Amino acid sequence: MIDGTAGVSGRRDADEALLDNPAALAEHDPGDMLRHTASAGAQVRESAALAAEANLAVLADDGRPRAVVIAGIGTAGRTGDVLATVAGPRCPVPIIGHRSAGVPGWVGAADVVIAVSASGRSPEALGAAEAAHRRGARLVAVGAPDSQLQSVAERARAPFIPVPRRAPARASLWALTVPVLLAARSLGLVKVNEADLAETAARLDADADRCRSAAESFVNPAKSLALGLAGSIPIVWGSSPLATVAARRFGDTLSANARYPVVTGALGEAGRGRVGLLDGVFGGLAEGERDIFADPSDDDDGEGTRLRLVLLRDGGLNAEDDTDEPLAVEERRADAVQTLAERRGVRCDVVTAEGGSALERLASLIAVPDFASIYLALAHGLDPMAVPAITEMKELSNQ
Ligand SMILES: O=P(O)(O)OC[C@H]1O[C@@H](O)[C@@H](O)[C@@H](O)[C@@H]1O
Repeated sequence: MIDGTAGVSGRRDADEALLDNPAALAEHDPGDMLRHTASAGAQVRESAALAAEANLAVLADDGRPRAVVIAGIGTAGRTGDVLATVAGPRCPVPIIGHRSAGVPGWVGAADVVIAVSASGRSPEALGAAEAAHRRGARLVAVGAPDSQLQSVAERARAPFIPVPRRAPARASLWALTVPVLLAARSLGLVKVNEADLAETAARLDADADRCRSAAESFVNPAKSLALGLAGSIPIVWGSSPLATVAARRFGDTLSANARYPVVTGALGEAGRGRVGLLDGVFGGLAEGERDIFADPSDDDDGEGTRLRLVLLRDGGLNAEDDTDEPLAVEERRADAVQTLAERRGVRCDVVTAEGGSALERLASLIAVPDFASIYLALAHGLDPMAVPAITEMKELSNQ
């Protein structure tokens, strides 16, 4: 173990054996991130029940809004991306994520603002809720009970969904997402039904079981994904808009939990630009020099750093109409990038979506990578929960 300059302990080389030692895993995970992550299915059920108690029906009183703004930062902000992809390209109303304090200048009485904050105190969500109230926009707030956000919502007489706090916010993605979806359902913008929620929760439970710490690497998809990524620069591309939301989420968790630099995005866009990374110094050029018989652990000077591609494939449900790219195009592109990686010797992991609804498919692309980011942190001896750099950044910038 070595100490970084800020006193953070860890090891540069991943300790593979540690992943198959449940006692050591628990010891390196004092905040219980594995358990929080395994609660994803329970979060869906709990948040659905809490949202049912809030009076979301009032949102529909003034009819369909002109636009919906999802205001929040970090994981809270990601809920807006989830809503946009679940609503799909035929959603009649624009869904806009807003990640800085306040609301866009055009927001007014015709619009709905959903302010989201796990702690209920991010300046971004609070600023947005206050601005929405001032401008007469309909407001919904989602966040910790008895928080500043709840006070703002009460002052505005706006529905508030109290989501119990699980530190850190990134372990609450599902708890925060479900109320956002149900608020949008009250507005007639998404068709998420009770069966979709139940099946999504069941899928998250089943994936948590496959990824549990007692399941060894060779049968545990999250541990094997983590070990494949160890020591690499991950590139995570999504084959469809839905898969791209999952790719960006993996970027969040790989950075925050495992402290890995990561490139994420949509394969469609990457194919016109970033796919060139596969030819570069960390891609084909590094692989060309690789001695296939060498022990990978000899690479301790960082010179052998290589890309590792993670392809999240949707295989989709999209209706064949002019609002969506045809599924066949997405599939051909995903096959093509796998061939490209293979030709250059760049290793590639593929996670394929499963499930009948958009929400369940998204869950199936998020669950295993969420666990993988934690196992990767643990293999490096890093506490996946505590991120001193985020705290230090907040202190230095006085936020
Ligand atoms: O959801 P809230 O509490 O507003 O936090 C929003 C974001 O704040 C940042 O400082 C980090 O902690 C993120 O992990 C978090 O998602």
